[in-house]
Amino acid sequence: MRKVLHTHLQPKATQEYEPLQMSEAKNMVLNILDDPSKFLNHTGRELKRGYEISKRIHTSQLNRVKQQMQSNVDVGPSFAKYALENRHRHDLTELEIAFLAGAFFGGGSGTIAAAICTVLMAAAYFPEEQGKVQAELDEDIGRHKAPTLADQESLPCLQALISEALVAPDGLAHRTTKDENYCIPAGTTVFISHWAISRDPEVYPDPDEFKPQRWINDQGYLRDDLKSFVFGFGRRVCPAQDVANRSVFITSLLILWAFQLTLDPTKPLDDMGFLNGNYRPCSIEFRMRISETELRRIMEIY
Ligand code: HEM
Repeated sequence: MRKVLHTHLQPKATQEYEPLQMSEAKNMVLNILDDPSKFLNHTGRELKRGYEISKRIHTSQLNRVKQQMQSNVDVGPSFAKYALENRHRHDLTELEIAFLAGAFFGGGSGTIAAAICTVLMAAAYFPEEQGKVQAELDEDIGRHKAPTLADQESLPCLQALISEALVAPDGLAHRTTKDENYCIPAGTTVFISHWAISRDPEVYPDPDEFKPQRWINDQGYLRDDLKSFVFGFGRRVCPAQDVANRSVFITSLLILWAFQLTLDPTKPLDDMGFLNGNYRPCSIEFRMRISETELRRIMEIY
């Protein structure tokens, strides 16, 4: 199998790219995060540059996997390896594989990091709501063992806090491929405003108030008639919403179980920061709810 693979691993599209050092790739990404407008502006020249940067990052990372495979290094479970091994079955070029694998990073790193930070910012900004989550944690889990994803159903307050905290700006633009509902002709670019939907007072009363309780019914369970649109909807809904939800939940869960979060009042707060491309919108102090020795002991056997 590997021998056959080696003959496939001579792509024209990727030969020109040496594996990027991690530090170099990291600097490129940090550079974009520091000033997202560099990446987001829409002139053809800038888009081309953005494409070239992405191509270089993704292709060099794919080349790293290829080199490891060629040297018989065990790369472990790897989407890139799977895609390389099965590229003919799926009719994929190497460049397509590079961008597909890169989409996991592009789609998954910034979004999930921003979502987690937003939840933590909301918990710090609304100490009463943070207190409800921690009271629920103390009652259901206690402080002598760490919670896991299996506890998700018994922790509606945290899920409610997350659903209330996560808001999306406008979704991605879509284009109709055929006439829709007799009034939207094929080829129309349609913008659906997640923001406007999440501000509909008939569905979300007092939409500008932070009210996690709106997601919980009278019996104390999460409502199943109220939906969040943060992942979009329809055919192009975020394909990773389950993994993203779990990542945000488990990370917020462990942090709020172990730490008391407070906003540093000496630092500026920009609560719309993530929507405006400010990736450092506030500064949070973490105080331990459990002694460090106990926390280390618990996490060692987690
Ligand atoms: C909290 C985290 C995330 C949020 C809020 C989020 C949100 C979204 C939204 C709003 C869309 C556009 C849906 C539409 O067009 O209507 C989308 C699409 C997409 N997301 Fe996510 N996402 C998250 C995490 C991820 C992760 C972890 C991955 C990959 C590992 C990912 C991969 C994608 C991809 C590939 C698409 C394009 C789907 C398509 O066009 O068919 N996302 N996401």
